[in-house]
Amino acid sequence: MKKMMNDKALVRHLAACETMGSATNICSDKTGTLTTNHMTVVKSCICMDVREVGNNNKASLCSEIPESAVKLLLQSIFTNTGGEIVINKDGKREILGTPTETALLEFGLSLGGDSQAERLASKLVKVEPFNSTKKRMGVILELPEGGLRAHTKGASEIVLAGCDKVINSNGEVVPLDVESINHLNATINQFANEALRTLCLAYMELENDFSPDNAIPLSGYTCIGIVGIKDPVRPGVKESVAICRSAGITVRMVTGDNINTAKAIARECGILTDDGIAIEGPDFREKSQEEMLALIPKIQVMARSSPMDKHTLVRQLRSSDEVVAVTGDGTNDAPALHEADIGLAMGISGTEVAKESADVIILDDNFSTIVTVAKWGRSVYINIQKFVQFQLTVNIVALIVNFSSACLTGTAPLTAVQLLWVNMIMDTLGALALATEPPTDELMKRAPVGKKGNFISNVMWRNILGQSFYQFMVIWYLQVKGKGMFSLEGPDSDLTLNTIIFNSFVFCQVFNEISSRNMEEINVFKGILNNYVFVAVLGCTAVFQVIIIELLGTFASTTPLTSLQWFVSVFIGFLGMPIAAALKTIPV
Ligand SMILES: Nc1ncnc2c1ncn2[C@@H]1O[C@H](COP(=O)(O)OP(=O)(O)OP(=O)(O)O)[C@@H](O)[C@H]1O
Ligand SMILES: [Ca+2]
Repeated sequence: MKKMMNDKALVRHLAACETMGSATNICSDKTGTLTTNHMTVVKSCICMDVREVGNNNKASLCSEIPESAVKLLLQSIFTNTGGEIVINKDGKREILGTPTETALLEFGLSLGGDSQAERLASKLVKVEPFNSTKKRMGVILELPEGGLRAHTKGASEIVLAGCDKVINSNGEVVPLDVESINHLNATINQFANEALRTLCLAYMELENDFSPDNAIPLSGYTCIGIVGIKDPVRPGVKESVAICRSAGITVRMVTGDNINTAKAIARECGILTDDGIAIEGPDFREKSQEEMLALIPKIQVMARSSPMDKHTLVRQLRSSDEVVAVTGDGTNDAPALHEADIGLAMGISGTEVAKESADVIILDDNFSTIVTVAKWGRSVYINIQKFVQFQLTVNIVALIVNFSSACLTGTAPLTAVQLLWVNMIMDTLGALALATEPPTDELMKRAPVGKKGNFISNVMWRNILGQSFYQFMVIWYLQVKGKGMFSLEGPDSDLTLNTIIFNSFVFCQVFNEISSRNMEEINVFKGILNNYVFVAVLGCTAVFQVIIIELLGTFASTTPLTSLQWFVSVFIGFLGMPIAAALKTIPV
């Protein structure tokens, strides 16, 4: 976990890491995870005119649009907001609030607006804050000249659908005819296709008998304009998505944003491909269970989704035996984060609710860290597999050798103390040696294990059975022919032979430990010298073995061996390595 902290991931449950290794799907939200969440208004369509908002022509925007419209626009921006403009302790102006809000406030300020004055001018009667289900927010103002006015802003298509009038280029309020609707919709799509998030701002004068206890109306508005907000893709996301793809992990985008914005960003990140489907939350919701299951494998982008849509998608994916990771930063992601096999929340931009629901917190908010977590997860999984393969081999051989010879000759060649030592090599030292292998990039080139994968794979069975067979055969051969081979005679011959058998057995394990470093590749020495723990464990095992044989005779029921006997037993162990390598060429 410490090591992962250095890699910018805080793992809240250790098991989560392993789950991430077997993930087959990542459902990512867009804003804040794939994008930087630094938003700026770059385009606007006020009074039906589309304009770029750049540093140089901001002032001109104000002069080009009618004054009445500018007034309404600034009133809307500064009163209908969830953000706040404050002067911090250094005397600098600071804009607080969600990135969408700050982008709008920034835009308002650049138009020469005065937030303080706007706020003081009219009284805020009612506020309905933004939420991801409604995708809009609204306020009601009591105007200085009397009367009530409602302002609303939110997802463009939704707010525009509630407008029946628009301010035209002369600053007059005119009914929204088909032509204007088409123009505005085309503008929304144009902005969205440029990967901009679009917001529509609208207002309406309320009847004097309107009671603030009523909900703010949803329709009857006059459209002031549409703004396009740029939220650049994070650097490195595209590469990370590509790594995921080569690792057999499907990445999907599930966002609350406009479908065209989502598609544009998804294409930029490499999430949306030609054969993938982009769907909107409301369409998805309507589908029957069967339709959903048929559709889901192809969905790469889900736009305008509500928090429940995210949740439904994750649930459906899980029910079709996928291991699903969900990433998110907002409160609206919490249900999905909770439902996922593994939830990853963003540490910097993430809300507390999102972090609470997550298993892993990505401290640097970077999508590529998610890939690192997956890599670590896979590495944990494979290291445990290596360890189990190693351990099963030792156990099988020790059991068969002792059992068969106990049945046939009445005595067991390996004594209790010797078996205890072997056990230590296997458990503690083996775990130390094999579990400390660091993750490699290779891990991300194979398919994920998923839910269906067997823990003991066929590859492992092949290695275990082949290696056990070899070890058993040589030890059996030593038992039967050993005395003749080493010309052992006299009363000590049994003890010497058993010591040779014990020594060979231990060295078989030492060399098998090296072979176990890689279950599939023949070159097991790659990077071995960088893994100090492994080398140290191996060295210590060998040194202790010498001590046990040469010095601890009475305790371990051994006797010192001659150099020839030493050589033969070490060689027998070494022979296990080419055998292991040969086994790896057998396809399974
Ligand atoms: N403060 C706001 N006021 C009004 N409308 C907003 C505000 N913030 C966002 N919106 C609108 O609501 C839409 C969806 O927002 P939502 O919170 O569901 O998604 P998100 O969390 O921002 O995106 P993602 O799910 O990709 O992270 C946005 O596309 C935007 O049009
Ligand atoms: Ca988000």
